[in-house]
Amino acid sequence: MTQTITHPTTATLEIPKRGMPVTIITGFLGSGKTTLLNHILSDRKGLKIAVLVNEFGDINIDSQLLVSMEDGMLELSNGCICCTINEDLVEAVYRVLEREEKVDYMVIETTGVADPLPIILTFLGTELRDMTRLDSIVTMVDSETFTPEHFDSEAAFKQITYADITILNKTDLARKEQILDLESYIKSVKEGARILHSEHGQVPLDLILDVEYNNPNNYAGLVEEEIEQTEQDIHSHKHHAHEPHGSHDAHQHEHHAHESHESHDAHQHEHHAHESHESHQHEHPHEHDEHHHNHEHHAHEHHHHHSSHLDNDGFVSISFEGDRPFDVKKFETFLQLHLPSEVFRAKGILWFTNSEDRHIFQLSGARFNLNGEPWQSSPKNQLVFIGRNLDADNLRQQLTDCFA
Ligand SMILES: Nc1nc2c(ncn2[C@@H]2O[C@H](COP(=O)(O)OP(=O)(O)OP(=O)(O)O)[C@@H](O)[C@H]2O)c(=O)[nH]1
Repeated sequence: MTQTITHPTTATLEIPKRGMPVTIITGFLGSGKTTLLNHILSDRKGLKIAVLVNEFGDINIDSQLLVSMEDGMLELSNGCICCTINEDLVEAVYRVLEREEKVDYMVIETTGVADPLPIILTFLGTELRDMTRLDSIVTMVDSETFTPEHFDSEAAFKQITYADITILNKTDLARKEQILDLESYIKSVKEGARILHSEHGQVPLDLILDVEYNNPNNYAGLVEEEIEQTEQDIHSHKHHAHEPHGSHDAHQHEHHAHESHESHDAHQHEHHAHESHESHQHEHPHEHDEHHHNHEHHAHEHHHHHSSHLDNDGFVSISFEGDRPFDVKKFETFLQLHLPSEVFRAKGILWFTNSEDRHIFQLSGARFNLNGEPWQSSPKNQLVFIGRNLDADNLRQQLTDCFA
C-alpha cells in the first residue's frame, strides 16, 4: 500500500525552487528504512516533507509507526510502484505537487524488495522530470546480515548498485571486521560508492538530503529506451483494444519481453522475463492474501509498462488482521516453536488481553522484539509476514490459535 503524508512546519532550511527535491530510500527488508525516515521526520528542521511509503503487503504497518501522522494522508489505489513508467507513482507525486500549502521536499520509502531503477526512471522519464529533482538514492544496508550473496535477491543487489549513498546501518550489531568487509564488497561492486555508517539511521541529515548526488546523465540511455517503449506500449495497447478480454495477457507478456536494459544482468532479466510469463499472477503481495484484489489491480496494470519487474525475487507477504486480542503466552509459544524458518521479516501492531498498550512487533532475520506504547486507534491485531515459500494457510491457522 502507498500512502502520502505531509508534515506541516515553518521552513527554515533553504531549498532551491527548481523543482521539488526527491530522495528515495531503498534497502532490503528490515534494513532500517522506516527508522531512517523517522529520523528524518524528527530532525527535519522545519522543512515541510511529503512522505510516500510503499509497503510490501496489504496492511500499512510502516506508516502507522512514523513519528508524525497528524496531517493529510493520500493513498494510492495500487500498492505497486515498482513498474516502469508508473502511473500510480506519478499520480501520487502530482497530488503532493498540487497541494495548496507548499511542500519543500519529498522522501519516498520503497518496499524492501523493490528494484529502484523503475522508480528512478519514473522520475527521469515522465513529466515529473520538469517538476521534481531527483536528489539521491539512499540505500540502507543491515550490516549484521548483509553478505555478498545479497540474500539471493536481485533487488537487494540493485539497491546497492543504484545507490548514490549507502548507509551501513545496525553497526551496533555487527563486528568491526564485518563492517570493513562489507565496505570493501560494496566498493567492489560500485566504484566510488559513498558510504556512511549508522546506528538506528542516525546520520547528519545534511549528508543525505539536498546533496544533489543523483546524476540524470547516467540514466539518459535507459530513459530514452523507456520512453520509446512506453510509446510502443500505448500504440500496441490501442491496437489490442478491440480484442476480446483474454488478449490482455498476451499484451502483458509483450511488456515482459523487453526486460534487458542493463548488460550486467541481462542474463537475470531473461530469467525473470521467462518467469513472468508463467507467474505474473503471483508476483504482487496482496494477491497472496484473502482479499484478492487482483482482478481490479490487473485490469488497471495493463496500462503500465512492466519491463523491470523482478517478481519480488520470490518473496511473498502474508497479512493477518483480527479484532480480538491475542493471548500473550500463546503468541510467545508461536514465536518460539511454530514460526516458520522461511519468515525473513515480520512486523505488526498487536493487542494482548493483559495489556492496555499496543505492542509493536518487529522481526528481522533471527531477531525480534515487542515494544509496548499507548494505542492511537481502537485496538486490533495487524501483522505482516514476509518470506519465501510461506504456507499462508498454516501461518494464519497458527495466528488464529493465538487468540485468547
Ligand atoms: N539494533 C539495531 N536495530 C535497528 C537499527 N536500525 C533499525 N533497527 C531495527 O530493525 C527493525 C527493522 O527496522 P525498519 O526501519 O522497520 O526496517 P525497514 O527497512 O523499514 O523494514 P521493511 O520496510 O519491512 O523492509 C526494527 O525493529 C528497528 O528498530 C540499528 O541500527 N540497530
